[in-house]
Amino acid sequence: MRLLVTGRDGQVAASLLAAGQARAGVEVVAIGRPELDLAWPDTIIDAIAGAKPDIVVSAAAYTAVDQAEDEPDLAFAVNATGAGKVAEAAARLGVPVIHLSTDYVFDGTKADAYIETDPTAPLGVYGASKLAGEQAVASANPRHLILRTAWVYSPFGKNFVKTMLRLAADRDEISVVSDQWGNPTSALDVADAILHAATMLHRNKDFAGFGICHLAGSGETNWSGFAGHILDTSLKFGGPWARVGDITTMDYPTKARRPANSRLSSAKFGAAFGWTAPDWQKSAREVVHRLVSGGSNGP
Ligand SMILES: NC(=O)C1=CN([C@@H]2O[C@H](COP(=O)(O)OP(=O)(O)OC[C@H]3O[C@@H](n4cnc5c(N)ncnc54)[C@H](O)[C@@H]3O)[C@@H](O)[C@H]2O)C=CC1
Repeated sequence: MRLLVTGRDGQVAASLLAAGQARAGVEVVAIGRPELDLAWPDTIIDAIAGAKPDIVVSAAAYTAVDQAEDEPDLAFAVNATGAGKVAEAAARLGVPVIHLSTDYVFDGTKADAYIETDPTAPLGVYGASKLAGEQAVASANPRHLILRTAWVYSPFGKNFVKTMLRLAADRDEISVVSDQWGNPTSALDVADAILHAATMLHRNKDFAGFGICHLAGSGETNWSGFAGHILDTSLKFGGPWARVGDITTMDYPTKARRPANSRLSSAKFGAAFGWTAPDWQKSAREVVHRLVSGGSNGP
């Protein structure tokens, strides 16, 4: 099975490239800018056709949540029009597309974890552009699996785990918001789940479960709880540690509003594919260990 992922150095793409190397019968190839630029739709069809994939994973995106408020045209060009073109390229080759989307399609006002049929109501440009992307992907390729994930971290790229470890190296105390709840999700687990689902889609050409699925780490916490776990784990492995102080969203204003509740129920994915993410603490321990013990820091 030849799987093509968009974006080379993104967290999910880098995790898929690493996972593919360890799995027999799976070849993962990545394409990114300049050959494939989601802001330039003309580059997309040929770049994907040239790679001759069995499955396309659409992981590249405009992910700068605050900057998107100032660059709505670019965010929509990449996350909506570009994502739709990627799905169209897969459709032209007669292959499925697995597209990554986000918890930010919701406004966070629900009391429980979000399920796939809950009404969407993005709070900002990034979430709105990703929602438009879901719609573009669905209409361009009927064989689409849209995976909404959240709070992604990994040994690669930029993420919250790396930020906490960097800050702890210089400070005694770090203030972190404690009133936004979600499921920390390791991109290594997302890659494993994608390879698992892709294998099923590839083997079963009549697969009937296309559509939207939520895919996030098991268990929940808030950003402060996540930070505390990262730093306590770091200390255990000889890395930096700092005290974590709780603050509220009001104390830490950002350009784009964030949902207070980002929790996603991944039950549908579990039932469809027989795959459940490990407990978030376990997955975070593995990534923190890799980072503080000088393992792959990625690009
Ligand atoms: N990081 C997170 O916490 C979350 C991410 N997601 C979604 O998951 C997917 C993967 O996220 P990450 O791997 O964390 O993203 P990332 O920010 O680590 O990587 C994004 C990749 O997209 C590429 N890219 C940006 N603009 C591009 C363009 N015009 N043309 C081609 N490539 C372009 C970048 O070069 C980078 O390789 C994205 O679709 C994102 O929206 C969803 C929820 C949470």
